[in-house]
Amino acid sequence: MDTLVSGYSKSASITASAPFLFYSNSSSVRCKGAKKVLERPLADPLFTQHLDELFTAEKALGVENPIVVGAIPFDLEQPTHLIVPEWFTFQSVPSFDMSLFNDRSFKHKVRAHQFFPEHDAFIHGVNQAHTLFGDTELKKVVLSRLLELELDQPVDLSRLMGNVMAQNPNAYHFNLPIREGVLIGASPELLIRKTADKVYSNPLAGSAKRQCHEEADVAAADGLWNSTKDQYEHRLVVDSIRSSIARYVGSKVIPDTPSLINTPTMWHLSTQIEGRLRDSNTSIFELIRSIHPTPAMGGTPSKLAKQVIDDVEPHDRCFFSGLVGWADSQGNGEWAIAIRCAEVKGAFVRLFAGAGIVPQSDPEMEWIETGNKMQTMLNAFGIERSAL
Ligand SMILES: C=C(O[C@H]1C=CC=C(C(=O)O)[C@@H]1O)C(=O)O
Repeated sequence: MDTLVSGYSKSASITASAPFLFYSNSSSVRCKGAKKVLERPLADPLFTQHLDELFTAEKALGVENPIVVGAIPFDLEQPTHLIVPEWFTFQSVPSFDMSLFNDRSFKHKVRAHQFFPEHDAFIHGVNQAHTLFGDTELKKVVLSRLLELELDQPVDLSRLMGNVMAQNPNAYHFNLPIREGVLIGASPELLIRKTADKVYSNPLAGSAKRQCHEEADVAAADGLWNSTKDQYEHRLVVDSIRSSIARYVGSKVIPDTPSLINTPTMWHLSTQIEGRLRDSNTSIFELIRSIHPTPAMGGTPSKLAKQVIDDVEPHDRCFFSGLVGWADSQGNGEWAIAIRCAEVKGAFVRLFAGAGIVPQSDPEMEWIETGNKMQTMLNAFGIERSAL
């Protein structure tokens, strides 16, 4: 069924009162309503002034430590969507058992679907990157694709979020009302968390699909660990973060070799980075400005990779591969990378997945890898892969 999903931008407004939710292993934020929305690029020199004005106004109303929640786009020149909530609660860890929300009866049929780009254009993009590896300084670029779906019925967002959480208990879960839809996901990747003078980052790069049978699954993990291509892809990300945080961080711990982590659908190479800020007043937004996008979402060197993405990808990523999270008026916060997520508007859905392309990448394998990454959200919707 290769029909154009035509009604995407026209779907009904269903989420005006949807909550903002962000659950991780270290913070749990629930918000309702939006007193104000800050829609300014992080790259705008006036961003900090506008944010400070919002916090000052909230403090004048008696909120001791106000917060903003929301999303920062992949491209820091594009506007953020940061909400000053009407109401919020904050806990260190979610106080409920996520597994209780698993809902196997939650299923959707696909009426129409379309990939952007389609298979051949994606392969062509990877081949273009290969040419640039030879002709320019480009070492790595993350190329992505979108899947647009029209489902048989409007999506029940609470049931979807329940499945997202229950099926991916160790992820960064988010539900963000955005324009007339929501951005919902279970990201495995932390860009940055800051608490007083401590900062953490957990970049992922290098992937293999999980297998049903244990022996095959262990072999997939071993294969990833021993892959020079994936180790290289990963090292570029860690090197970039190391140099971006150098001016802010005094002591730090960055393991020499990555570890393996898994989600229910994927294995990844992962590095846990910890550091202590020289100045604990450094705002998390300043750190984001210097780190994001890492080569796990952009590439190396960063500016050239961004140019290649703009030239090759037919779609605007907007918040996909950007960030979702929260920040308080003391400069603390936690921001996960907006991957393994979907934009939902009624019965219309957009999924996103990217893959790091390096000289050793095989174009067909990268197409398959991006499809495997979409499986996290397809499972949450109860959509059979055979439907596509
Ligand atoms: C861009 C995505 O994954 C990133 C995170 C982990 C592994 C990646 C990789 O192996 O290419 C990607 O850098 C995505 O899931 O859409």
